Amino acid sequence: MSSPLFIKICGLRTAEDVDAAVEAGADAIGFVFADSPRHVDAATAGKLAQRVPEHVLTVGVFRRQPVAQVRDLALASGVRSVQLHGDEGRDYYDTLRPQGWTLIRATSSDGGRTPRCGELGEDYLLLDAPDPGAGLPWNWADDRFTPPTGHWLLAGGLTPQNVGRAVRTIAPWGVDVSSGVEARRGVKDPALIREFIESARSAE
Ligand SMILES: O=C(O)c1ccccc1NCC(=O)[C@H](O)[C@H](O)COP(=O)(O)O
Repeated sequence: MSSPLFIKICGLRTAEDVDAAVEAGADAIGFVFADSPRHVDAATAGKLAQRVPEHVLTVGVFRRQPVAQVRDLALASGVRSVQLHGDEGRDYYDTLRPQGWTLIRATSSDGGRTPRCGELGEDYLLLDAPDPGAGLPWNWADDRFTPPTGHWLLAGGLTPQNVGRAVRTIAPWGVDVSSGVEARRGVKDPALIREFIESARSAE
């Protein structure tokens, strides 16, 4: 039997949104520490993370930030996972690994060569559009795209309307969404969070 779909809701900034994601059955929630309209500081993320039960993974999201800054922000906020959107190399992952965080490597896919999960020492691979958090899909439905095996998440332009098709078509291990559950850029809509999770689960 295959494992249940892993669902991550990213870019949360308020207690209401965190509670909506947790109550609707999210497996992970993301706090963006990168330059973004969804940016939160470590103190805010730390307070929000305290609302999250143990079984839900709290993820700090970074892009092209020095490894010392990643370590400091992750430690200060208490997240249990680090998601890296830059072109960090294996040494970067090796530096973070001893902290015990679940390491997520986010990279874009052009529908051609598929990156392999674990290639750089990451725990999970996230295949995203080239501009993360922009709500734009990529051509994951292209015949040339061979989904990776293992713990990999599909991201990029997912919505409550298209996530079911994505899950049925390429059977990712997990899905990740940000823009598709927002009322406007950077502002989440709890009703859309619930709708996304319901649609994804009903496609499993
Ligand atoms: O959300 C951002 O603004 C962001 C900025 C810089 C690096 C990563 C960012 N988000 C990462 C995510 O995990 C998003 O959920 C993922 O890229 C999917 O985004 P979307 O297409 O908006 O659903």
